[in-house]
Amino acid sequence: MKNIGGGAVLDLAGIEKGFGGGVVLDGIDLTVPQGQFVALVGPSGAGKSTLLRLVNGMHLPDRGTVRTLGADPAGCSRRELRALRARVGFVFQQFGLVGRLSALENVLMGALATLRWPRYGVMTYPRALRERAVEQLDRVGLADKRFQRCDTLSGGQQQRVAVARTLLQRPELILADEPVASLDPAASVLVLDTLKRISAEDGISVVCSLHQIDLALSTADRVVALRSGRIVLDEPAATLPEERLRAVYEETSARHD
Ligand SMILES: Nc1ncnc2c1ncn2[C@@H]1O[C@H](COP(=O)(O)OP(=O)(O)OP(=O)(O)O)[C@@H](O)[C@H]1O
Repeated sequence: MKNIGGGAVLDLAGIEKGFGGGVVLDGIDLTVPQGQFVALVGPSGAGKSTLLRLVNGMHLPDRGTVRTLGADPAGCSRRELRALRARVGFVFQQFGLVGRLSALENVLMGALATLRWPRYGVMTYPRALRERAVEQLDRVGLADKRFQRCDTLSGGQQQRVAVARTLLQRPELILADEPVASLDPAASVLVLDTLKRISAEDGISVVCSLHQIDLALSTADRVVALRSGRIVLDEPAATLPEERLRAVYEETSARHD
């Protein structure tokens, strides 16, 4: 599968999605070019996670089309969908690591889909892969922690291990669903700075849902705000006044008062 999107890694057009009669996404048009870091913001329930899940085919739209790296998840066979997902990294709020395994082994698990049989223990992985896994840990600043069990690492370190695991996949697009929601401010900045640096170095687009307005403005190239399933703001972060972004949240809470 080649990227036939002409520079756009992601193209959503006229997307509508609901669950059990309730509308969650209501006419989403969004194009993301290669290498762009997009912060997806908006109040709880606005549809951010649903949008991210549509991108890699975890959900399918009721109406409209999704093109992810040139492929339409709705038209993919199971094999094609697996191949597409291998090109799209996903970073979750809860890290998704195996706590009793080392950082290195968790990173290596990012390559399991490409191996013919399951592996148990770092030394059962091919040497070249092990070296590449250490390189990814180095990129997130954790090479010295590679033999440490993940459940003994801090939350921020665990999330950076999860980023390294995603990088082992050599993703062309990274989706991050509230990756810093459970981290303290300093760890949040470090995780987002790491993602931003890697996005810039490798030309990987990142779409990252966030609740922290300051972090969205300081990290992203572009901020897209959702409210009630619609895009209500889509602007370069560099020129977006903080009050305009804050208003997206305030208008929602005012409507609920
Ligand atoms: N699988 C599902 N089945 C039914 N309803 C769902 C499902 N997934 C999401 N929803 C509903 O869709 C709406 C939007 O949820 P979503 O998780 O996309 O919002 P969000 O903007 O990511 O919120 P948050 O910031 O709290 O994570 C919510 O009302 C949620 O209950």
